[in-house]
Amino acid sequence: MAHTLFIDGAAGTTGLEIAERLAGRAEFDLIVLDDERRKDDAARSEALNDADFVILCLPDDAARSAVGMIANDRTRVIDASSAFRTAPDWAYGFPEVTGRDTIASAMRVSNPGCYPTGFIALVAPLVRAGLLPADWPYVCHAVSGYSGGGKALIARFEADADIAFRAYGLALGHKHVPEMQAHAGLVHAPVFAPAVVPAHRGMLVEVPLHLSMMPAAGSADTLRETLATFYADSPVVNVVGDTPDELLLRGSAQPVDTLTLRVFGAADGSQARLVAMLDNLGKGASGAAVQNLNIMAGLDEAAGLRL
Ligand SMILES: NC(=O)C1=CN([C@@H]2O[C@H](COP(=O)(O)OP(=O)(O)OC[C@H]3O[C@@H](n4cnc5c(N)ncnc54)[C@H](OP(=O)(O)O)[C@@H]3O)[C@@H](O)[C@H]2O)C=CC1
Ligand SMILES: CC(=O)N[C@@H](CCC(=O)OP(=O)(O)O)C(=O)O
Repeated sequence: MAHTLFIDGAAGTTGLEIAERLAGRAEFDLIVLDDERRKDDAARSEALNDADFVILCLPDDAARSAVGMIANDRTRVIDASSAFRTAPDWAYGFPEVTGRDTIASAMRVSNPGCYPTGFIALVAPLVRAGLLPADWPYVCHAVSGYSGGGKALIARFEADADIAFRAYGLALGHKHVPEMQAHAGLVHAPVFAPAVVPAHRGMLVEVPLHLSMMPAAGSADTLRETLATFYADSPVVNVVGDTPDELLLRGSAQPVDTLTLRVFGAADGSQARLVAMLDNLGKGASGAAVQNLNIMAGLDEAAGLRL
C-alpha cells in the first residue's frame, strides 16, 4: 500500500522541487492542500496527523509549530529547516555521514543545510580518519545560487540584475555554523564566509588547508583517497580525481542531486583546497529530503533522484 505524504510548505522553492522529484512515484500518495487552505492551521493539522510521512519546507518557526501540531506517535517527519539540526532527539539527515540505519529507523529527521552538506561531506570523514585535527580553526568559503534564500531572495535577485556578487554573513554567527561544527566533529566553530552569485542554483563550498602544519594529513592524494573510500557506496556523493583549472557555476544549471568532492593540492604538498560542488536545491535540500524519505520508507535510496 502507498504511504501517505504531506509536504507542508509545498508552494515554496524546496517544496515544489520535492514534489517534482516524487512525480509518478506510486509508493507515495500526496496529501495536497489548495491555495486557500495551505496556511490554514486546522487543515494543516489534519494533514500532518493523517500522513505517514511529512516533509516540512517552512521557515524555522513554522516548522517548530508544525511539529507541535503532530499529536500521534505514527507520523514520521523530515524537516528541511534549520530548527532541529543539532537537536539530540532528531537524526541528522545526511545518510552517508550519519548512517543509513539511523535514518531508516528515525521518527524525526532533520535535513542538513545546503552549505553544511558541502562542509561536512569534506571534513567529517577526514576528521574521523584522524587525518585532519578536530581542534583546528577551520575556515569555509562558499558561494550559492540565489534560490538558496527561498522566494524572498529569488525575488530580490530577479528584480535587481545589477547584483554581481553578494557577500553576507559578515557579522559571523550564520545559522549554519552550529551544525557544521557539531556534525563535522569539531572543537571550534569554523569561520564561515558565504556569498551569493546571480545564478539560480548551484554552489561551491571550499575548505582551504595548510597541509604543512597538519602532520597527520598526508598528501592531497591521501585525503582524496580517504574520501573516495568513505563515499564508495553512495549513489549521490562522487569523489573525483580530476583537478581542473577552474570550477564554474552556470546560470543555466539544471536540477541535480549529486554532490561532487575534489581535493586540489599544491605542487610542493604544503597546501590543499577541499571543494564540494552541489545544487543547493538538490543534495542541499530537496534531493536530500527525497533520499531520506526513500531510506525511511525502505525503498531504493536513489529513487526519483537526478543523478
Ligand atoms: N532554498 C534552499 O536552497 C534551501 C532551503 N532550505 C530550508 O527549507 C525551508 C523552506 O525554504 P524555501 O523553500 O527556500 O523557502 P520559500 O520561502 O521558497 O518557501 C517557504 C514556503 O513556506 C510557506 N509558509 C510560510 N509560513 C507558513 C505557515 N505558517 N504555514 C504554511 N506555509 C507557510 C511559504 O508561503 P508563501 O508562499 O505564502 O510565502 C512558502 O511557500 C526553509 O527552512 C529553508 O531554510 C534548506 C536548504 C536549502
Ligand atoms: C543563499 C542563502 O541565503 N542561503 C541560505 C541558506 C539556505 C539553506 O541551507 O537553508 P536553511 O535555511 O534551511 O539552512 C542562508 O544563507 O540563510
